[in-house]
Amino acid sequence: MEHLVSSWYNDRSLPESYILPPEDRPGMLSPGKNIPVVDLGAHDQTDILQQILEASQEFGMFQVINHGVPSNVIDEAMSVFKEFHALSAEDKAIETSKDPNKSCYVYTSTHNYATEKFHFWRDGLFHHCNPLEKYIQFWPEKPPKYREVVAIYTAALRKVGFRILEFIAQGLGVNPDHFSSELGENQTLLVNHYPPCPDPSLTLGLGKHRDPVVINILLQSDVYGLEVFKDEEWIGVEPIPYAFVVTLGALMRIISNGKLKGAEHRVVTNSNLVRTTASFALNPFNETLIEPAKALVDASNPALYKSFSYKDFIIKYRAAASYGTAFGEFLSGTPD
Ligand SMILES: O=C(O)CCC(=O)C(=O)O
Ligand SMILES: [Fe+2]
Repeated sequence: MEHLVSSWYNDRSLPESYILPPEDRPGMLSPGKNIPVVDLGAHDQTDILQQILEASQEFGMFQVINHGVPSNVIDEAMSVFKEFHALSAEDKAIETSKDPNKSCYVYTSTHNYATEKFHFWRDGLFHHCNPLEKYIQFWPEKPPKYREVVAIYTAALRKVGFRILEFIAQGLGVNPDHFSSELGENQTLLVNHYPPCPDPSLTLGLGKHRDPVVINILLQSDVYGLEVFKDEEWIGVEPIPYAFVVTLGALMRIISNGKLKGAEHRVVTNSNLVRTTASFALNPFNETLIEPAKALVDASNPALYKSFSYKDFIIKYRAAASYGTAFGEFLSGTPD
């Protein structure tokens, strides 16, 4: 808690523990490249499905526009997210300590702060979202509109998430409802905050990683920072007003039996602007079994991954992530 970047960054140069080895620092981007933008408001559903499938196969990441979430809902959410991160460290601690089971908390860098070799220039507010009546009582009450605004925002994002998952399920050739029960019903929100950084060339807001989720719907602010790794090159994800960045998570690789992969991505910092983003993730419940969809497995297509619970996956993900500089290359093979 006392480590939150936002509590001390103003008076300091970049501490040594944030200085990454040269090979992990921000570098050249692949010129002129960008990730696909899918118009969810288009009439031709087959065309939308095709675009989502291709973007998922090629990049594991795409932006969506005309997704149906009103711009005022997005604006209000972004403003309470910013207001929360502008609170004092003491207020942040009070506002996130309402649940003894810690379904709501703040942290900095990664979940492995105590053991990681290097830190990242990011604070995060995390909480569960579904079922709302179970979790909303543990959400912050400062700023005063946080609960009301974020309840509306997360309900809208849940719809967008399931609509995209339905397209992906159809594209894969599995039941369109494949993700709509346990696999996506554990929804969480992670509000990232990257204060201005004294030396963006030496550090990152978040190291290269795949999200430990099924799918992530990110509200990027108007400040650049997100980059995706494809064909050994980094591609910048240009902020588009009111768009969401959809990222396939690491679990998609298992569920699709290797047909789709989670996108590897990272976040760069900048020296004069605050950047606030919000990752709304659709996850399985702790005890849910993650395994290749049955419809994708037969005698000529054997299961490439064993089944295991989401809880086991998270334990392994975090253990793997405490080695190396970033979150590691987790899930290039079967977790054992
Ligand atoms: O802040 C961003 O642009 C991306 C954040 C991210 O990668 C994450 O929350 O997993
Ligand atoms: Fe991520």
